[in-house]
Amino acid sequence: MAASSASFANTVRKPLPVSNLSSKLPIPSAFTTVSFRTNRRPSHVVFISASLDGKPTVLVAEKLGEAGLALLKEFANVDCSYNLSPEELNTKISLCDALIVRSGTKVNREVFESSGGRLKVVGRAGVGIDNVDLAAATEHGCLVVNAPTANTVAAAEHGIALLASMARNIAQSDASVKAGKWQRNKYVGVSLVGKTLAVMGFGKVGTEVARRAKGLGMHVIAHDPYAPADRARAVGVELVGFDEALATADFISLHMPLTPATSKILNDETFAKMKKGVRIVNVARGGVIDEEALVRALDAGIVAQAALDVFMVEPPPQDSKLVQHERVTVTPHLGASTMEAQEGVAIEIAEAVVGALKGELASTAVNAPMVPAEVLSELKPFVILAEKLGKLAVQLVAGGSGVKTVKVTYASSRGPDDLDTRVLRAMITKGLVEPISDVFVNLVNADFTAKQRGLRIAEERVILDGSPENPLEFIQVQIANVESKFASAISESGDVTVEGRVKDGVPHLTKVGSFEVDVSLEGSIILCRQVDQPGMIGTVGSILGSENVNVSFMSVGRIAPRKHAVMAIGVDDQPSNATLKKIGDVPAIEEFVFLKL
Ligand SMILES: NC(=O)C1=CN([C@@H]2O[C@H](COP(=O)(O)OP(=O)(O)OC[C@H]3O[C@@H](n4cnc5c(N)ncnc54)[C@H](O)[C@@H]3O)[C@@H](O)[C@H]2O)C=CC1
Ligand SMILES: O=C(O)C(=O)COP(=O)(O)O
Repeated sequence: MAASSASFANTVRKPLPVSNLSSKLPIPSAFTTVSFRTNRRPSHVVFISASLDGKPTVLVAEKLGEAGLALLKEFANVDCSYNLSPEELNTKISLCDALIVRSGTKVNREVFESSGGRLKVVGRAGVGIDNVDLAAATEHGCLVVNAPTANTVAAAEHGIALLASMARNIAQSDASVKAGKWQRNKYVGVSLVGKTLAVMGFGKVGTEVARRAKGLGMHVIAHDPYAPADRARAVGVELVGFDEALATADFISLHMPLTPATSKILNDETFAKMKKGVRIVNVARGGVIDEEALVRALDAGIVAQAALDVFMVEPPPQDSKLVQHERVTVTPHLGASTMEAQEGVAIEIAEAVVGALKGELASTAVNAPMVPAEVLSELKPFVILAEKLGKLAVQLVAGGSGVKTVKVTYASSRGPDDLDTRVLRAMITKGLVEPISDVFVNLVNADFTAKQRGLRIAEERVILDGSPENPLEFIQVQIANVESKFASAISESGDVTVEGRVKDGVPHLTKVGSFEVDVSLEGSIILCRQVDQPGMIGTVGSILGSENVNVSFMSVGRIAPRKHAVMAIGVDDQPSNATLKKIGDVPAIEEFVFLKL
């Protein structure tokens, strides 16, 4: 990434009266800050821009509960277009800021490419996100959010319903009676009590299935390499290895997501490890079972019965041997389909999508750091600070080897585990990259973008004594191996350095190079290095005043009385080049730079 100086041309540089000014400026041993401030708070970071009437457009591509639609309509133009063909979706998507789907819509790379950069949020009204190309979403800076909790119980209840109806041949005997038959001997079932159920995937749904199965008197074991043992213990479930689960289970219920690792996890080889006569329930995803292998296992008598809500291809072909199999019970992906779950999912996804459109950081993000809502709210002013420090630092770069190596220091009295810096790093990347490129950076694609551009961000934590109430004392951003258009921004380490703090909820710039300043990060900033002498604030203030440029904040940090000082001036409006020239012409001013925030 080559640093561009062209976009920030309003710079005057006069020689410093010391040699090697970029690295030899002493750290101010004594400094004074003089500051005037207004009470304006920084404006909120808005994630999305909207369409002509000022409202964003949300395309709802699959049926969504009324309560969710009502929430969406309060904030956005809502286009409910169900059953779109892939071509129709690709055409429509360029006019949409957000897309809401369930499991029936493939949100593939083409959708993101067709959106022309406008699509910023995909909301999956449910849990499984295997129908969304997350890599493509991330590369396009599109946030993917899901509704991870509202259908948990519905899916678990459907699993239990399938388990019981399979064991007692409910679907088959129902069809038989309706066909005029009365086959009491044919449909003798098996009991659940005392049987071993292996729950494969002990997450939200798996846990609820386990609880209910225990209530039915089953012995429940679970396999999940990532599940905490104490959660299993709390439910009274033993966590076992994959092979042990297969070998000991009378019933197997699948509750893991479809991922490359779980794809066709039940196959010829793994069916061969199962107890003869095992019964299988799948309310997870069709792709976790090799369907042809399941037909073979059914025919070979390894699998006595299967009950399936999900299929590799949905809907499955009508002549599917699996669907038509006498010992297989099927439902058309109904796990989440209860009135209660659909209402809950609709509200959960509408809130997540509206929040994301408003620029709030999402706590149900799937392809961005998932940070709990309370942590996000606490970090909010630091998120703004982080972006602005990145923006300031990159604007101070004049050349050198380009912005490649950035060091970020977080000073906090909290322990390393108590401070999640992923959001801050993402926003610093946004601040660094956006002013010098046409890339839109957000929490979603920040790390991807940094990597693509060869930008290495090293993070360091400084643990301070003191109260951990405040998440952070300061954030420092340093860019290595570059020259600066404002020589005083180069600190002792030889890096362009800016540092900031949050004061009363407002982000402030508190250090430039080795000079301590104090200016709230709003509007724009003029930094001047000057010979410290009386009247400088007045001189510059009156130049700006005579040009009707409103000053919001001024502060002076100096090395020692009557030596060099750096004056930071917050301005509401961008001064004209002529005004900036007048400032540069003040004899005591040695260099200055105008920085946009
Ligand atoms: N049929 C339907 O309508 C519904 C289906 N689902 C499906 O159920 C799945 C589970 O949903 P939740 O429980 O809410 O998700 P979850 O994320 O809470 O649980 C998934 C669990 O699977 C585990 N897991 C991952 N890889 C595994 C592996 N190789 N072996 C064993 N366990 C593994 C994870 O550690 C996690 O604990 C979803 O991914 C979705 O595909 C969910 C809701 C409704
Ligand atoms: O939430 C899930 O993962 C589901 O499978 C539910 O899918 P649906 O929203 O009913 O198409």
